[in-house]
Amino acid sequence: MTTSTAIARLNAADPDFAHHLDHLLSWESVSDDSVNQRVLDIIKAVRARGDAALVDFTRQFDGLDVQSMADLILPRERLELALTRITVPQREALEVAAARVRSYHEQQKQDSWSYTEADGTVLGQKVTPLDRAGLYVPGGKASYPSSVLMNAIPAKVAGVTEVVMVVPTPRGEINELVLAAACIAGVDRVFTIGGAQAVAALAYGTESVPKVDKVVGPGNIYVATAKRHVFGQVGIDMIAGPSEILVVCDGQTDPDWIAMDLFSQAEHDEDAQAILVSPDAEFLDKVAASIDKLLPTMERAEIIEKSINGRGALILVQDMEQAIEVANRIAPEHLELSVADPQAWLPSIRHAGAIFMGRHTSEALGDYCAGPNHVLPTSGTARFSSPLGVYDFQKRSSIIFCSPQGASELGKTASVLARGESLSAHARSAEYRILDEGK
Ligand SMILES: NC(=O)c1ccc[n+]([C@@H]2O[C@H](COP(=O)([O-])OP(=O)(O)OC[C@H]3O[C@@H](n4cnc5c(N)ncnc54)[C@H](O)[C@@H]3O)[C@@H](O)[C@H]2O)c1
Ligand SMILES: N[C@H](CO)Cc1c[nH]c[nH+]1
Ligand SMILES: [Zn+2]
Repeated sequence: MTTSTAIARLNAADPDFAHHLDHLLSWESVSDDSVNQRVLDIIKAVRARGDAALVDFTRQFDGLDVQSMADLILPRERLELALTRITVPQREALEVAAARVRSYHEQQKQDSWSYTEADGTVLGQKVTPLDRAGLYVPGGKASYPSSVLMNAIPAKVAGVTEVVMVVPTPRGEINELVLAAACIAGVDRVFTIGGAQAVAALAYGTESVPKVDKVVGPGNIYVATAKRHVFGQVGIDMIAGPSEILVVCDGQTDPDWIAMDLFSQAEHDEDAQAILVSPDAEFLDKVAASIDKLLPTMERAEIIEKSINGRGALILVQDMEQAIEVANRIAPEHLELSVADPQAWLPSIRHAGAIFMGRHTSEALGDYCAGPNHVLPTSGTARFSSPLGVYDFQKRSSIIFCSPQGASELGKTASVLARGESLSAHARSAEYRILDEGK
């Protein structure tokens, strides 16, 4: 296969830079009406026809010759069988990764808390795990055992009662590592469905798929659009779409390393985005040469080429301060600070899903086994979203337990405010509890 790279070159000194950058970052298909309409139609069909719609869509989009929903359900024994079918090094790698992801996420666990005021009133928050969580594990263009661990382990650490996983198996190709990962992570139920129909099934429930309280996990445009639409019916974690990497480099890292770091995310999807920002123009040329040299050696060269040519860029900036400014504007899913002293720049980073510090910390380590979650906000949503975590599977209830004295004092304040809102039932309800101080 012949490949050729024509990665975009941007210069922050260009008066039109902001406009060019906006254009680069816009993800055309997000606002594609036809995708949106198709997703709405799929959701409607799943709500109306349940399992029958899931079977039809799975035949249509995943090319599976299935007759009934029974063909799309994997019992726990099938997950256990997968564990025996993978190699020993594969099992060990999954177990090492799972242990590291678990230890990291244990740190995120939040406990209920309370404090007691002088008059005996107790205030606090009760933390409760979700009853049932739905995990979307992508499976269209690649299989993601690592995403099984990243989705399921925080749910289990949080104490979710039932963890339901959906994963498409295009053309019926089942990935044993995905099922083995589900077994290791303790997933309770698995359905081999994907796309918008799987998200709809989790959100609304069908005869076979139980309705969940929250749908989490990354996926392609159909999955991301479906999650937007079902939000409100169920909770969602975030919109985690096509992968992104932004490398900020001072020009001193091996250009082959940087080219491969860019490829590592480009190889996920033609829509993935890989960008390098550097104040060193010669270094950008060297990385462009490395891209040309290394691309033909890649197994997924075709996807990488489309991603790099369509959505990638090499951006020249004046200095490191401007590089950080650009990084904050992009708010990338993954930010590599491939510089001599990453600690010095960390305080200036305001928006990024995950920050990889120094020349040796390749983003790929975070994807698999460093410990932090690899399900991260994409498309600039790191401005307001965080990595998937234990907190996504826990919710909080406020606790108010007034002593008679506390209710009496609070009642006086509440009464004034309630009458100011002309809500006399509120006022009188509070006033009933005001103690008669003469008694
Ligand atoms: N942010 C993260 O943490 C993270 C992790 C892993 C993967 N990813 C991203 O997730 C995405 C995975 O995408 P994928 O496609 O490989 O798998 P996917 O599971 O997200 O999507 C596959 C499904 O899309 C549906 N589909 C495909 N074409 C369709 C069409 N024309 N009409 C309707 N539905 C259609 C099918 O139902 C199919 O089952 C990639 O963009 C990858 O970069 C992100
Ligand atoms: N980079 C992806 C998140 O954007 C996660 C992943 C899984 N496997 C490899 N990579
Ligand atoms: Zn990756």
